[in-house]
Amino acid sequence: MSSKSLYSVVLPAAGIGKRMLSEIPKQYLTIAGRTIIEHTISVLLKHPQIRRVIVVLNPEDAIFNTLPIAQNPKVETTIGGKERADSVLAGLQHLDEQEQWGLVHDAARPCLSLNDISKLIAIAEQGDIGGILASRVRDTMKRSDTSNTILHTESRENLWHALTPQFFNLTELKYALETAKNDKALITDEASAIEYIGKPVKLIEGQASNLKVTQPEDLLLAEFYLTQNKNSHYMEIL
Ligand SMILES: Nc1ccn([C@@H]2O[C@H](COP(=O)(O)OP(=O)(O)OP(=O)(O)O)[C@@H](O)[C@H]2O)c(=O)n1
Ligand SMILES: C[C@](O)(CO)[C@H](O)COP(=O)(O)O
Repeated sequence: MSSKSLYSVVLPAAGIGKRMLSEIPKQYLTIAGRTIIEHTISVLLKHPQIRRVIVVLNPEDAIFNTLPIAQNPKVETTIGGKERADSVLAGLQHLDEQEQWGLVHDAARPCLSLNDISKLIAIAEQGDIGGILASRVRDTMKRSDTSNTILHTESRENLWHALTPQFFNLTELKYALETAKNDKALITDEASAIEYIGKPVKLIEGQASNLKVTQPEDLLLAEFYLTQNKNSHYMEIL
């Protein structure tokens, strides 16, 4: 891989956002004048090493194609599945066989910075192993029993939050996701599939502001990050 390589991004966007408790899927809620998914796709397309975004839609999605960004020639769509991992697999199946490496990023993470995309691609390009953006756990961590009583305090040393984008060899990622699916293993991100087949994954420290909009209170925080500083990379995507 050269430093000028171009990559495709698979963007799982087929979820319904149950935890957001909104009438429409959370990726279509508006923050600072644009839907969450438009913010997300805009920042990805601003990166010089990203050549296209494959948006993976729910079979019942009637909104995406009404958005102006759906007309962008670098945006393509396909249909996802029941679990996030099924949607990612559908997106990977849409890519050309010749593409060796690629990114997967949640539609629900609009506050991604261009710098973090560069950091991820650069570090993962240095070796043959894939990598993910991640942020270090900051709080004191407790392990509880099922009635929420503390069992003990976990060490936070070497404990991370997994973020996206995640950057992998696409043949390996497809194999890992299919293997885990056949074995009915619980897979919540691409790294967990690669871990499942026993391969290493690099953690690349990214900004904690790259939050996944999951619950109603996340909307205000995402708005803050997207609008906080007129000179920052966040404003470029508005
Ligand atoms: N079957 C699914 C489930 C999720 N996703 C996508 O995966 C990303 C991360 O998932 P999550 O935040 O869990 O989204 P939802 O599944 O929509 O949320 P919830 O779990 O609250 O229903 C989102 O962009 C979501 O649209 C997907 O493409 N296909
Ligand atoms: C992929 C992911 O965003 C990494 O943090 C996450 O695992 C997917 O969503 P969920 O909240 O774990 O269902």
